[in-house]
Amino acid sequence: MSDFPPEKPDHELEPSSSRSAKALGKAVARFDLDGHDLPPSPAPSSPRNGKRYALATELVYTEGSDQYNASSTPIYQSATFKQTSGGGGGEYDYTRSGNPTRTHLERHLAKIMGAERALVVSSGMGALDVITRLLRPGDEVVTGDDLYGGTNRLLKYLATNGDIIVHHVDTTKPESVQRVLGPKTAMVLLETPTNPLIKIVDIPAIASAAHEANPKALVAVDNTMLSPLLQNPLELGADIVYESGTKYLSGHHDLMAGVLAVNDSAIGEKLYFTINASGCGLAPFDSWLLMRGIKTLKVRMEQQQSNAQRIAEFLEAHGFKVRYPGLKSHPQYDLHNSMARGAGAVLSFETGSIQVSERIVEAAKLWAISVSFGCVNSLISMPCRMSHASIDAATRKERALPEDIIRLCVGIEDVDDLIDDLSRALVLAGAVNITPGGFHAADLGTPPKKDTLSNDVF
Ligand SMILES: N[C@@H](CCSC[C@H](N)C(=O)O)C(=O)O
Repeated sequence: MSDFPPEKPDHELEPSSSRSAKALGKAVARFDLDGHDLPPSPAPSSPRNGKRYALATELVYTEGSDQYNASSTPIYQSATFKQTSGGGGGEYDYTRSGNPTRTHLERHLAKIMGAERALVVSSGMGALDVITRLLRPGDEVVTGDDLYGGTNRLLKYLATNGDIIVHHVDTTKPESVQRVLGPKTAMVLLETPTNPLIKIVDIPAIASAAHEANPKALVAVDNTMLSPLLQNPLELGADIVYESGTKYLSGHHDLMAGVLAVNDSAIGEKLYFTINASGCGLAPFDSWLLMRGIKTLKVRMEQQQSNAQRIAEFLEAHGFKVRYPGLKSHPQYDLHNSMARGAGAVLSFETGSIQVSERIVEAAKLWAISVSFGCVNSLISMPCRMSHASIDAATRKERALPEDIIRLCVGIEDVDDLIDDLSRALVLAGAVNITPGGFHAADLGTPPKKDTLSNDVF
């Protein structure tokens, strides 16, 4: 994995806001236990001397801490910060506006995302909400016909209540996107891979078409499925990248968080304005937890990805229709690899029967029936019943979202245990025919028909 964002001097990674990280990593006033002044501690000198390390190193390497040089930047669990003058003006005044633990996390994220500025909020949907507040009545948004249910729900709300025109098109086809782009296009919202059909979207092609149609259009990419370890949408032409920090970045399903990153400081200021004005900035404890999770992103993701590859190959070898960009049979394998450094650990497959899919999900033991992904433990779900249930049945049908689709979010367990458990569930559910040589996906009488496929990509 080569792959780190282009080199940037440290000072360029610093957030541009006045609520920036200046308080961290610079000389800090100190007091002894009786409150007497001590000489200020020196600013930690940077041992990197302009060197950019590999991402595995940058994930764990941090500069700038508190006055004690704590290895883990502390949780500043304080709502307010005392000021030294009646006029205020201190680096921090109120945690809604800024908090040192949050700033430390944001600087770290900006560094690993190759962004000028990163911001953190209370959930992935909170991040998308902040982005969509850049829209004005009458603006047009272009997005996919396969996308996370929560994203669809927020866009539907804005279309119904905010006078925003939303075009859902097949974003795997740049020509379909091209047809709806125009001078009123204010935003293009993309997922790649899409959730849950794992279709790949050509970020550079769509970003350049969007910017050509309207140079002010903003291209925002949800990078949750791959994380900065595997894909950098800002390098591929996106203006904004957002992620659910609840997933791979944190990795343990013990917090909710949303991350935004940009290279244009004016956009960063607008996003920060909304975060401060609406009060959705990430709390200090959650900022600390997310920071801790990020340090193990590479080891977790690599194990999850290699397990996912084995499981995808296992299912495909037994006759299931598997959607995973690590499989050569994925029709957009090359496109995916032109943008990403790995296939991630989310895959989906179909059985041909809703009832059989339900039985598989319920028979699995190691695989928890749960929404979300990116956690160290493996999850199984039927998106139409869970993560995408907020998309009404008629719309799901119109968009050819197979009701029997099962989504697997692969964890770090022993892969043979995961395969054994899945095999047992497939057999118990009657999803396979047992033969002397093993088993093969049963013909359940409803093979995917051409007109029920999401598009001709699959
Ligand atoms: N009840 C929730 C479901 C959240 S799904 C979380 C996620 N991003 C995923 O794809 O699993 C809701 O309706 O929002």
